[in-house]
Amino acid sequence: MIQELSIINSTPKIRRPLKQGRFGNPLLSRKQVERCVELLAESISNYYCSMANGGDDVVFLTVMHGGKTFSSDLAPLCASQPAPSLKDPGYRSWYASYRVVDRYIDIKSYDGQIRGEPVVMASDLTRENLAGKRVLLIDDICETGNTIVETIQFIRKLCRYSQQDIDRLVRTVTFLWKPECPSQSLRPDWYGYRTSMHFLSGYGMDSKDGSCRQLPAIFIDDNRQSMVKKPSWAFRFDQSETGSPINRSQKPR
Ligand SMILES: O=P(O)(O)OC[C@H]1O[C@H](OP(=O)(O)OP(=O)(O)O)[C@H](O)[C@@H]1O
Ligand code: HPA
Repeated sequence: MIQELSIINSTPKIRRPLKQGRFGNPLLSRKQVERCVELLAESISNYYCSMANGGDDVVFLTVMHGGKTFSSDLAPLCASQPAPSLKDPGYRSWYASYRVVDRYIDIKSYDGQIRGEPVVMASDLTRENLAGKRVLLIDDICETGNTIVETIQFIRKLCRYSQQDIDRLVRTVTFLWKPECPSQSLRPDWYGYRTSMHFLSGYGMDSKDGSCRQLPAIFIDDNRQSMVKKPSWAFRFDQSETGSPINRSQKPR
């Protein structure tokens, strides 16, 4: 206890500002990231609260290592979301009407900026802990979508799911989405921001030299001017529960 206090007291108060150029140009501040995660959490929670079997577990499946930072911000907010509206007389039954269960899958698709085939390195998923449960796949960024598609394939094989099972049970959220990627195979159900085709780092995303993953904000790694398109916070493409949630084969508009 005393030791803890002494650690707190000795924490230096000086905060060095992030210098432009050192990590690339700043793209999204910590404040923007935090606000966006809050909005995503609200939308995701509303969605799972509105499910007919709202009391079920929802497996928050983090795609490691990139998705770790976003997931650890998102999951506690989702688990503690209040009702969609506190004026709603039924809000007590909506509150925490689903339970978040943490699982992970470690998939590697990139070596620095060189794109390769996604390979599953490790996972704590088993048929027993996954079959029949709703799954929210969480990752930092969707570029080609191959990582997410590979994860979905992994789930499909493990649980012997049909496409209808996948459509019913699996949803995806990435903090960033690059809709302009020419070889894109998927768009996430939810995303925080759309970005253009620049290599980004920070907030879980690895940089060329592997030094920026832990940064709390997002940077452009290639030092060129980039743009963040008008934010589409907490956007879902299709709210229907039974219909196909994602048009996985089509390129986004
Ligand atoms: O949509 P895609 O084109 O598949 O790209 C997105 C994936 O690429 C990165 O992972 P990476 O393979 O670099 O591994 P990491 O998560 O360990 O950084 C990122 O974290 C996503 O998982
Ligand atoms: O822009 C990116 N940055 C880091 N990792 C990535 N994986 C796909 N795109 C990116």
